[in-house]
Amino acid sequence: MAKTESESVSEMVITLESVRESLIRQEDTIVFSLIERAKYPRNSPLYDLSYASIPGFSGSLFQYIVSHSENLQAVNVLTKMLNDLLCNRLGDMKTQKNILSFPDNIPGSLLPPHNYPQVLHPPSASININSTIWDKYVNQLLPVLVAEGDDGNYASTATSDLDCLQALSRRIHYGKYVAEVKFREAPQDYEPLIRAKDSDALMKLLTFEHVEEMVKRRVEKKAMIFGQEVALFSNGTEGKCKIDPSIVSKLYEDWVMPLTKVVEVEYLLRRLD
Ligand SMILES: C=C(O[C@@H]1C=C(C(=O)O)C=C[C@H]1O)C(=O)O
Repeated sequence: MAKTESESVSEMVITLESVRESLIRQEDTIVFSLIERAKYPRNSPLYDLSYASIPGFSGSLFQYIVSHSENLQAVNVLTKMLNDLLCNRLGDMKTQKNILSFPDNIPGSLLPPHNYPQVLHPPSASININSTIWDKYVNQLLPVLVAEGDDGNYASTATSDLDCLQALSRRIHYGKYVAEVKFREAPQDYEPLIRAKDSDALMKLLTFEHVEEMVKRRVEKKAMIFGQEVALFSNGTEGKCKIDPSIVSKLYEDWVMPLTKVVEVEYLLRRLD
């Protein structure tokens, strides 16, 4: 017999383990996107507010390209959703997860709202720290990740930057799911701290240092393995790494994990609203 909507919703179980598995899988995307970005030099004019003067737009060339690419992707996402609807395949969380990560400039959906399984607490929808991610990416990560220089390849560089930013943003905002499962596993521990609005205590409660240590070591190893030059015949480059693996581990230590936890705390503070 076919399941009713509410039956399938109540069967949707997310666990800390499944959420952590997703974070591990997302590491691959992040590491690969960083390796791709490192093919190009810094190309600073791209981020320079005074470099491009685009009629009707105030911002850098990168901001301009990003806002336009995301609008284009939004159209692609809508087309995909429409196809899914026509094939009656909507209803799992996949489509929701594929929605863009930098939604500030995206036009509203053209489709009527679909009855998705509700995993997150609705007030969390407003949590968005993309401007912080953007700033740290351009001003802190790029200077250490890529070589100084300008090869004029601005469009490819911007596309690559956008891939990195979307992957990082998705991972960091995934903190909402992490927080939700942690809350569901121990509401008795979280509720008093949420009511007291005690951000520091919440941060302490949701932090697992041994997990963070493993994350750092794993992403460093992935950067080393994924970034290795592979040659069929010995030519002196095999084994050479396209990016410094320690930069990836530092990136995670200094801001990917701290920002994920900021999202977790922000989410929990709204969890009883
Ligand atoms: C994501 C989690 O919450 C925290 C954040 C982590 C991260 O960003 O990777 C790792 C461990 C925790 O301190 C988790 O517990 O898995």
